[in-house]
Amino acid sequence: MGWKAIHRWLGLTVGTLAVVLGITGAILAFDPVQQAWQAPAAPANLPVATLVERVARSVPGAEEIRHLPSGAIVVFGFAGDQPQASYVDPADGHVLGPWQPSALPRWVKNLHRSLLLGDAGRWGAAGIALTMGLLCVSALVLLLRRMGGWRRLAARVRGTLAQRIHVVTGRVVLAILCITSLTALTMSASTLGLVTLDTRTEPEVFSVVTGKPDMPGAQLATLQNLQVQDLRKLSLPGATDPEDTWKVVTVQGQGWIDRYSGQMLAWQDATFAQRIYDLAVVLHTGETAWPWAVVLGLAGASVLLFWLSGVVIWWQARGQAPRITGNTPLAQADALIFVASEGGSTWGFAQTLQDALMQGGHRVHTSALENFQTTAATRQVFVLAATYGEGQAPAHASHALAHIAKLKASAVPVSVLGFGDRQFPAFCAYAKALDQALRAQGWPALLPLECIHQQSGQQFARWGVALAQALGEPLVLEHVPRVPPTTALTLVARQDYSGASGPATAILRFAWPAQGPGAHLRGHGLARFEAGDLVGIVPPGSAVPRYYSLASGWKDGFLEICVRQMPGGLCSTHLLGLHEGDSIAAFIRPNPGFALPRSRRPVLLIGAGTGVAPLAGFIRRNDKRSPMHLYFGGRDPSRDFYFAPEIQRWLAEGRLATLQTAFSRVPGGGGYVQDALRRDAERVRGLVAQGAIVRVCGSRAMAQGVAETLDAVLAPLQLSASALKAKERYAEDVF
Ligand SMILES: Cc1cc2nc3c(=O)[nH]c(=O)nc-3n(C[C@H](O)[C@H](O)[C@H](O)COP(=O)(O)O)c2cc1C
Repeated sequence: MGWKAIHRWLGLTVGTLAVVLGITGAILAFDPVQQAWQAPAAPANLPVATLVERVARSVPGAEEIRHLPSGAIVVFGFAGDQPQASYVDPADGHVLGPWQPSALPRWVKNLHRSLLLGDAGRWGAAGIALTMGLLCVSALVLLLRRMGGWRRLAARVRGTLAQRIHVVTGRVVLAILCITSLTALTMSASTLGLVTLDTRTEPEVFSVVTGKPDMPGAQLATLQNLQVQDLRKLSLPGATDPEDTWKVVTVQGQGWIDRYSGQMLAWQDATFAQRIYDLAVVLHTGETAWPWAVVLGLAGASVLLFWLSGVVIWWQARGQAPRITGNTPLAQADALIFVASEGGSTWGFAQTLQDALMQGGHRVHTSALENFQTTAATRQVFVLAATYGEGQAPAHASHALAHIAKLKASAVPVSVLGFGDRQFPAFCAYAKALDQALRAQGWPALLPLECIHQQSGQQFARWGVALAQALGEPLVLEHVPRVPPTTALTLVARQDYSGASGPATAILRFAWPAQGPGAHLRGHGLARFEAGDLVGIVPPGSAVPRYYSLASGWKDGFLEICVRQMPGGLCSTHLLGLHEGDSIAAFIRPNPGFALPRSRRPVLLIGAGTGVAPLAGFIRRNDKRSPMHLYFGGRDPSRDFYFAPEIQRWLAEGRLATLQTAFSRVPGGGGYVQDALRRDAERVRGLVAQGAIVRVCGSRAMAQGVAETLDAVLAPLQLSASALKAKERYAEDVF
């Protein structure tokens, strides 16, 4: 079982009970805070002898002085025959008021320590603490794997909202939760009798009655040399027993003092186990320092957040879990498909490939990549691999590469198909590493490595055509991704831009759908989105969604896209044919790699044609007036200067700092957007030198041209588009 499975199943099962311990722990953390407010702490270097003298003056019947972990002093004694416990001000000994043990109900403590189940519950709580420890260790392994190592631990977190919450909270509180579970285990070991803190019996000592009067506490050398910060408890000799002694308990141990001579009669050092236990208590409860108790309380409460986000992540992954149908047993299969997937979508592609091969008469076996092997019956092997982290393998396949590198190659061809996203600097790096390793081992390939961007069905179909040719068989790969639930969106406004003949492009604005309260939390309705995220639209007559970059965020109160008529395009024809009041079926797909980080750094926005849409969305939401500079490329300002009136307004409002345009089809229009960048080379260099973040949106050819231009412009700074990408300062949204 891998770390991910351990983490998932422990989290989903025992994690539920860990939530109870986390929340009760958070409640118990109030105690030290409340105690700190109740009474002042004693000055650290006050001699205990002085404290005894002050207490003796103000509390005549005092029997015991306790130095609480919070630092406060409490004196126990009798007034007449009434037991009393009072806070005492160590500065002058005056009584501050009665001592209250804890305002929290006892059952909260019992629930935390034993789940209200007595001794059996204590074992249960210890088991939960152990599970929490395992969850922390597995979380650390997964976190490092996901982020791509220690050095990238602080890097921006990508993924769904639940994934981001889980990872970001984990980065903040993981160490504290580790400490909490370790200290809980230490304390449990003592409570359950697995470790005995002190096996020694107390010595039988007594004061030697000589007829002399009691020596006052203020004159006892031991108490003069002992500071309050080290004191735990001081028991005064009883008035009715002449042989009674002083008993002092300190951080270092405990001692007994003759009441008449002031001599130390016996001393026992605290055992090593006792010291470890004391440290564990302090770290687990925060009782000596209320700010630490606050930190512990917040960490305890975060367990609920972990559990909730973890359940959502599991639920989302469950929906995409591999469910391969029609698998032939490995030994009989002539075609093998091995899959490496984190989110599950690659398994869907594997199923499509399996179905198509089966239709062609093949016996196919599909399995996870870590099971890579061939048999006597194998004729073809296909590896479908997604990339995660900084070019790493999906978690379940983390050892697959090493495993493959050790296998002896056979003559069976192995073809690799990578799945990735060009937003990431290490595009399909894992598939590339697999391909390299296979070739180095001497495995032949039926097809060269192909990398699929953003799960593109079209690209997969093209690979299918090449595969059919190579196999010499008719084979069609028509992949229909599982479409998430859609929401109906109603068109409220459209702005048309004429092409050479008829409307060719339009900015379409849809109303934010009416959704009941809590719909977002329940995962119903339209997910919240930011400009630059994608809206998936399923046109009538098709099950395959098309994706458009969003020109607005949910906070704008509407959903806006810019659509260009594609020749024969089913979805663009559908969208451009809409009238106000018509509806579409849509869902949101986050595009976190393209989102702008919260920062005051300059932003260089480069867009061509409808690619300006997400950039317009960024500018619209620039309430903080970060310096944003837009380079816009079009053909003809009278036809395709999308968002022109808004852009002018944003310039006037200061949301957009500067605008440079380039129109390629009009004389003196400035050429392409790359030409505008080249003309402004010095300024662009200056902005990048100031730390500018770059976002590019448009066609693949345009993005390629921009990257090449920027490589030349930035060369004097020893920078390039790919270097900026690696630093997460440069992202593209290409179509
Ligand atoms: C957190 C995260 C990290 C990713 N890292 C990379 C990466 O480094 N390189 C890459 O090409 N794609 C990366 N991707 C994109 C995925 O590889 C791509 O979406 C793939 O199709 C997902 O397949 P799966 O659903 O089977 O896991 C990443 C995606 C996520 C959510």
